This record gives sequence, C-alpha cells and structure tokens, in this order.
Amino acid sequence: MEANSSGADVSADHIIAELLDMGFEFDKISEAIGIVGPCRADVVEFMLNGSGSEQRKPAGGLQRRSSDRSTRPANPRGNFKQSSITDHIASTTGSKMESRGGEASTSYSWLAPSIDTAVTAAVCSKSKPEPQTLLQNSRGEFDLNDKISAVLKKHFGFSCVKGFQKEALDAWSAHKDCLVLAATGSGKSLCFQIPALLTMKIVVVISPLISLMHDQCLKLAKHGISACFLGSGQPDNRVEGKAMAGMYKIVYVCPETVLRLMEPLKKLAEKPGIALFAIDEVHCVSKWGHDFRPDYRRLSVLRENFCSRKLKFLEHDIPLMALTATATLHVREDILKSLKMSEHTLVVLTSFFRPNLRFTVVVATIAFGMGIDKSNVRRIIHYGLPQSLEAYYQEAGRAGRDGKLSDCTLYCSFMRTPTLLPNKRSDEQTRAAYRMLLDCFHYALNTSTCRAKILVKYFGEDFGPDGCQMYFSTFSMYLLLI
Ligand SMILES: Nc1ncnc2c1ncn2[C@@H]1O[C@H](COP(=O)(O)OP(=O)(O)OP(=O)(O)O)[C@@H](O)[C@H]1O
Repeated sequence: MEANSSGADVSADHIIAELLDMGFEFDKISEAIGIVGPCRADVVEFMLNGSGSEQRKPAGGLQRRSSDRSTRPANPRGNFKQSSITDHIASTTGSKMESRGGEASTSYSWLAPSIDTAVTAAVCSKSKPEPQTLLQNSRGEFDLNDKISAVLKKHFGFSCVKGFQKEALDAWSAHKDCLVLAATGSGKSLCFQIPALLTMKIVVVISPLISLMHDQCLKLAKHGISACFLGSGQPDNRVEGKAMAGMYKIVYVCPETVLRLMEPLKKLAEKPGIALFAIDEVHCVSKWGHDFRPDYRRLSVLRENFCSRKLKFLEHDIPLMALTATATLHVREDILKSLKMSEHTLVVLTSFFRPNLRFTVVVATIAFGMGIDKSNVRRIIHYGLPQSLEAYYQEAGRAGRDGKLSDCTLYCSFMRTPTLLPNKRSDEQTRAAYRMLLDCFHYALNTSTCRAKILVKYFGEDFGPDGCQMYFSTFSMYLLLI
C-alpha cells in the first residue's frame, strides 16, 4: 500500500485496475510494479521514463524517453494578452509549493501591438482553502479563483496558477474561445486540465502524437485524475465506448479519431457535457508552420458543430482552447481562421523573450551534437541551419529552463544546401519553405542587431530598445575556415 498524490492509499490491484482502465497494457503495468513496487507515482514514473524513485531504481535503469513536443501558432480579431517571461521561467523552476506574487503582463491588440502596463496577477491561495472549506458567495456559488486554488493544490500540489493560465481559465469560464501561446514547459496543460476538475463535464483534448497522449495520461494518473487516450495507439477497444459514455474526466484523442467520433461526441456534449475542446500543438493547423498536419485543418468542424445554434440543448457554445509554444503572427492568423474560432477569441501570449539566452552564430564546417531536454542545459548547439526560426526557437529554447544564463550556438555552412520539406510538396509549400529558410539566413547573417531581438520580433513581439541591454548589446560571429 502507498499514499497517492491525493493522500489516499492504493494497492497494487488498484493501480493495475486504474491504469488498465485508462487503456494501458497489463504486461507493462505488471512489469513496472514488479520493478518499482506498488507505488503509483513510481509505477507511472517507470512507465514514462523507465525509472522509479531513486532508491528503487533498477540496476542499469532504462533510458529516459523524452516526450518530444514539437511546438509553435493568431487572431487579427481577438484580444491579445501578453505576460512576462518570468511567468514561465521562474515558476517552472521553483518549488512546487512556492507562492508567487503578481506578475508583470502587457496586453495589446495583435494587429498593432502597443504595450501597456496592465498587471496580471497569478492566482495564489492565501489561506490555501481545502475544497470543503470554500466559502460561498451571496448567490451560493463558490468563487472561481478559490475553486481553482483548491483543485490546483489538491491534485497538483501547487499554490498558484500562473498569469497566463489564469487568463486562459477566465476565458474558458466566460465561455470564450482562447488561443494560448506559451513556451515549452511553461504549463499549458494545466489550462485545459483544470476545467475538467472544476465541473462535472468532460474535457476533450486533441493531440497530434500518441506518445504525447500516452505521457499526459500517465501524468494525470499520478495526480489521481482519470484520463484515457483514443486512436490507433489505444490497444483496448473498450476504452472508446467508456470514454463516449463519460467515464473519464479527460479524453485525449488524435484529430482523425475526433472527426470519426462526431456523433458520439454530440451525445457526450448532452450528457454529462463537454466542458472544453482543447487543441494542443495547434500550430499543426497551419500550412505556414513547420509541422503542418492536414487533419488539424478539418477541426473547424468543432466550432461549426458544438455551438448552441446547432445543438439546442447547449446554453453556450462549447469553448475551444488552442495551445502552442511557437507561432508567427501569420500562423496565428491562419489558426484562428482555419479553426473558425470565434471573433471574440482571447489570445493569451507569454513573451518570447528569454533574457537568459545568448544567441550566437558560428559559420563553420565542424559537426556537433544537439543538447538534451533538461532544465539546466547551459548550451544548445545546432549544426546546420534549421528549417525555420520557429523550429530553431523551439529547439534552442530548451537551454536555460532554470532561468540561468545559457548559450544557443548555431553552426552553419553556407556552402551546404539546407534540407527543405519532404520531396512531395506543393508549390505553395515550397514557397513557404523558402520563405522560412530566408528568415533563417537573415537571422544568421545579421551583424547589426541582437539575435534575441530578431527572434522575438519574428514572433510579432517588440520589447523596445532597452530589452537587450542586459545581455545582448554585443554578439559573436566567427568564421572558421577549415
Ligand atoms: N501553476 C504552476 N505552478 C508551478 N508549476 C507548474 C504550474 N503549472 C504547471 N507547472 C509545471 O510546469 C511543468 C510543465 O508543464 P506542462 O507539461 O503543462 O508544460 P507545457 O507548456 O504543456 O509544455 P510543452 O510545450 O512541452 O507541452 C510541469 O511540471 C507542471 O507541473
């Protein structure tokens, strides 16, 4: 027996039943329990990464499997909120229970960005209320912030939601569509996981990769939240039926499957109800992005079908929450249009400026390996030009997640033609690929401006003349001839 993240004791049988129910294979669960013992957190850790807690780690433990989340994302019509980089760097590296004060945030209309000084505070529970001790307001309702604090603490052990998470949750609670752009590892998942815990309804999450869905379900199991994944990677064919009967709080599904399940989803929307459709890695919608997936474009059926105009039992349209880590203005615009998101979509944006990263380009002919995904990576070295600056920002951004000064070095030889897109591509895709490559050339060849500034500008953000002074007043460019 062990204590789970919610404080309750669970047995090996209980863990097996729980994970089987989510659609994981019996053999894998048993193997994990056999190695790390009947501790849910360790079993999940083992299934995710091939290791349990330190003292129970098997000799010669397996290699860590990183969930490779390729990410990047626009509403010319929507409201635009932009919060500080400290929104993600400081909080993700801090202790789980740390309490954070207010966070600086700027907001602007994204067509004509103009920064103002609006402050978006993180929601922290001062008194750390337990669900049963929440105070009701005069109409007998619980305050949303208190509810959020309570579920956050109960399931995840955190005291505060970050500023951008609060913005997204406010949009959801106001039944608004929302586009969230926040860095890799900043905590986007909580934006759509919390709604599942605040209502009796289900959250449906559309995700492009089975490995991502798999990992997220395991992490939710660790936090005592029932979830499942549907699609070709689901070995148990009973899980789909159970999911469509409302037996899981969070249902992860790939785009092809969501398109196939439109009718069952409409029934689910009636009873017990769908709280939210979250579209993760939403840059996959855009042909202008580096990770285009045609099925993502067909997800406009969600906005077209799950609205009160079409489904008479709905009081409000079911909100869409689209999330990504990187997207240019062009890609954002494309996302909003392609998904037919509401004209009142709120765009929540955290700054792309990472003050602790120094960007250097070295023109050379020597090969170097890539860094790995850890919080304290001090240097990311790219060998060869990336296909796009989105891809570069995504990969280089793995450096310095702990907020400490780190270097991002790009080695490239202008003598070598960079790889473009797959051989079979339309003229439009070829043009887009060349455009993206041209941006990379401009970035690499720049000798007059701070590189961080170019990257941030590329994503449509202007942090003013002072932004670089701390670390970027100079940059390096070496020419190594061999
Ligand atoms: N409010 C919070 N306070 C402290 N830690 C948080 C908070 N929200 C999220 N985190 C932590 O941040 C980490 C990253 O979260 P998550 O995986 O959701 O990031 P993400 O933005 O979805 O990343 P990616 O783009 O790689 O998918 C997790 O360990 C999560 O527990």
